[in-house]
Amino acid sequence: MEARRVMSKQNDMQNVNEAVMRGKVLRAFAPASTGNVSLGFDLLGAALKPIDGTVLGDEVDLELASEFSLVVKGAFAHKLPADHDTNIVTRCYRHFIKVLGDKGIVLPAVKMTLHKHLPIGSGLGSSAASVVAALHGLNEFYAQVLGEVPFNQHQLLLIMGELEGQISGSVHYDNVAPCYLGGLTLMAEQADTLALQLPTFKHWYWVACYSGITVSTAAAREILPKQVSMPDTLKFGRQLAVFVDALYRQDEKLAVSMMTDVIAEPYRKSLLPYFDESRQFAMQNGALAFGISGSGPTVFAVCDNLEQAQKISLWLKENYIQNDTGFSHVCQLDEQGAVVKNANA
Ligand SMILES: Nc1ncnc2c1ncn2[C@@H]1O[C@H](COP(=O)(O)OP(=O)(O)O)[C@@H](O)[C@H]1O
Ligand SMILES: N[C@@H](CCOP(=O)(O)O)C(=O)O
Repeated sequence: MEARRVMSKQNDMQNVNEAVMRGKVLRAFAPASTGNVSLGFDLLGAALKPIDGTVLGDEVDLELASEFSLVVKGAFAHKLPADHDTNIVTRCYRHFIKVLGDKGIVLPAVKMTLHKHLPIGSGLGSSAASVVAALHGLNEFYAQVLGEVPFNQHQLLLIMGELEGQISGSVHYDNVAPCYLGGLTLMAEQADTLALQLPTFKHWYWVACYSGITVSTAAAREILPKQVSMPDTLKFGRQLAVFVDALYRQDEKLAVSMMTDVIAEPYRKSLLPYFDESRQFAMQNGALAFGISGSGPTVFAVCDNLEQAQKISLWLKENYIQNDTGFSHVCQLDEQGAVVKNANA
């Protein structure tokens, strides 16, 4: 009897909040991210933000509706399957509602609008950005209906990894974690700690150039050997450990000397026309490091000088880009990660 009274009080509260929420549109933004950062395959990732203010990430709008629907807009909307049931945003919604439904929490439906700004299969964490924007948006939207967030940060990140894994072929957090939390993140993958935020070099510029071709993450994972040699294993472990130590001590020279890829780049670079020439130009023109962003085709160059970063970005625009969907941006790390705002304002 008492429990029923509490439940009905909750329902009354939910009805009041739903009424308040009607007509309100919440917009969630999730930034582009670069996975691996050369030396941390599947374990290290960073969120990126162009310094010129270009929106490099996906946005999801949410508003109350009588039934669920998804609208897809934006520069890369036409590259996604026409059937919205297969869109990862729909899968996020259904999963989110089901987990809460299993706990007896029944929520009103939403209309979601995905603004697909990130190219698919680009190495910029495109599916991760949709997953993070959708799930962070749902969590914050329903917080306004329920009076508290349905999932805490750790629980939500677990769900994000699971959903991203459905698309890329295996669960890896190096896109969803930085995209959600911001900055440079290292995966711990422990029951109570999934990801750790690392110190960074604030004066670094990250040039990110997308060539315009598509590389499927699942396919780029398939071509990797299933075994790693003992020397490469030792080098991988040494590089990652020393890099993290160098970040904490702000030893830039040592950190940079660890930024090479023994796991993926030797195999994946064959998928990327003009990769070697691009690396050569970048390194001869002041880049501290150069590598494949995620599974490619985007490449990144790290510079400690804006002029050099701009020069490398321009050269990549003219020489690495293959078609008119390509782009190149000088970025810094996006320290904020996913954010929501009132889209009515
Ligand atoms: N909202 C979405 N954003 C990106 N990809 C999506 C989305 N919904 C479904 N997909 C599908 O997921 C796959 C993403 O491919 P993947 O190579 O993992 O891209 P990325 O590395 O850019 O995340 C594609 O087959 C794409 O059609
Ligand atoms: N660690 C993953 C990262 C994939 O990133 P994406 O942006 O290409 O999806 C990998 O290297 O496979």
